[in-house]
Amino acid sequence: MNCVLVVNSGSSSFKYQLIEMSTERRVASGLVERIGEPMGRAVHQTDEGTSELAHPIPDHTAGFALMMAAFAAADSDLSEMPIVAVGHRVVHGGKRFFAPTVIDDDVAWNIADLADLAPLHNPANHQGIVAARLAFPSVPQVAVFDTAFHQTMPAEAYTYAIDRELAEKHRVRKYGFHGTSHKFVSEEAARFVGRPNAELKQIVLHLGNGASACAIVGGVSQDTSMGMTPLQGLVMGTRSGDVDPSALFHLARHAHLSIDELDTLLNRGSGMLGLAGTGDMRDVHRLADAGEAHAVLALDVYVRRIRHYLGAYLVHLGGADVITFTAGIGENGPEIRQEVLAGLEWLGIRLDRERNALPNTGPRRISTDDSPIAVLVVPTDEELEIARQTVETITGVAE
Ligand SMILES: Nc1ncnc2c1ncn2[C@@H]1O[C@H](COP(=O)(O)OP(=O)(O)O)[C@@H](O)[C@H]1O
Ligand SMILES: CC(=O)OP(=O)(O)O
Ligand SMILES: [Mg+2]
Repeated sequence: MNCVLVVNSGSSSFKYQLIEMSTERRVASGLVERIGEPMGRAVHQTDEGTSELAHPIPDHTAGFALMMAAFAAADSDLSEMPIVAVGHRVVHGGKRFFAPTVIDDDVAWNIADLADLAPLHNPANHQGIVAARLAFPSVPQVAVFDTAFHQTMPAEAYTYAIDRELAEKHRVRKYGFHGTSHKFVSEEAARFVGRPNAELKQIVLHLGNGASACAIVGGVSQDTSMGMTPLQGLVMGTRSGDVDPSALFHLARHAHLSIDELDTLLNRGSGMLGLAGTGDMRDVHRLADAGEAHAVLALDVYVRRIRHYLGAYLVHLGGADVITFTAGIGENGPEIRQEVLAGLEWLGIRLDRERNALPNTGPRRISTDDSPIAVLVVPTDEELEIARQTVETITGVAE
């Protein structure tokens, strides 16, 4: 039995999976959430059952310790498990990292140094790395970057129209994120429609807490809606997505907000939270169903932005073979999917409402059989993709 432990430190959560690689079986998985809030929650799942704990969790180091404690309490001490590697999700790889990388002190330091470019994510990723290196000092650790899949974008997609030299000096360009998910989901989608990925034009809509759209040709990312940081593009749980940058100058001048306050406003206090008062899409739907006008508008803004990128990518790609919804909202939100695709029959998109309403049990088609563009729902599995890339990386290094 060869296991990989995958650590996915999110902005306010910490997810992990222990995966047996010959069968890709999930031996254990867990979620530590509401990190930094007065009361957090840790859930640990194995075939034998589920344990749950309510506990204050100040940071991701504490989250990691709760994971270790959960394994120990389930009588499966991690230090005695055949763990061949630990795979870490790292959101920003900057200019330096464009492929999965074995972590040494220098790599760890560089990941921490990219905090400015992914303030909600890289500091958390770094804490997870430090904790895992301390807990498993003799096990190789691999960083798998959200940005890696988008390295193939053409220059006209990743270049911002600002002063060239300044942009170059300060690494200002589009990097793109959720790459591990876009890669996994587009490969699954190709398998599902039974055609070689190499001949497909695909659009993936990853709609989770963070959200991004990606245009993919032949398995290769051509464009994506997130930018230099995971703030650009779609409306998200707490992030604004696209805003006229001049709005920030205006707020700085007239509301006297500092750079840090503006950063917090757009990353943590905007999106659905800013518009509807909650960043959780289930609560937004509840408020809208109860007739709360702010929530209704928030949903309209959310859907309109997705349609904006969908339209753009259909033009960039000259049509599409497959459009796939994924992540928490993409997988579980039939209303959002229906509104995103409403009235697009003229483009060759025919939604089957009954299929769309079915629960999320695995990859499935939600368009009619005669729809020229196949529309799918494919559950993402960033952890499995990270585990696969981790094994490929350490195998490559060992050779
Ligand atoms: N049944 C559902 N209907 C609509 N949204 C849902 C449903 N279940 C989960 N979500 C939403 O999915 C989002 C979280 O997505 P997820 O991919 O788990 O996020 P992340 O991994 O980025 O933290 C939340 O906004 C949550 O409300
Ligand atoms: C990059 C990003 O936004 O990640 P998440 O959706 O996990 O917040
Ligand atoms: Mg996510």
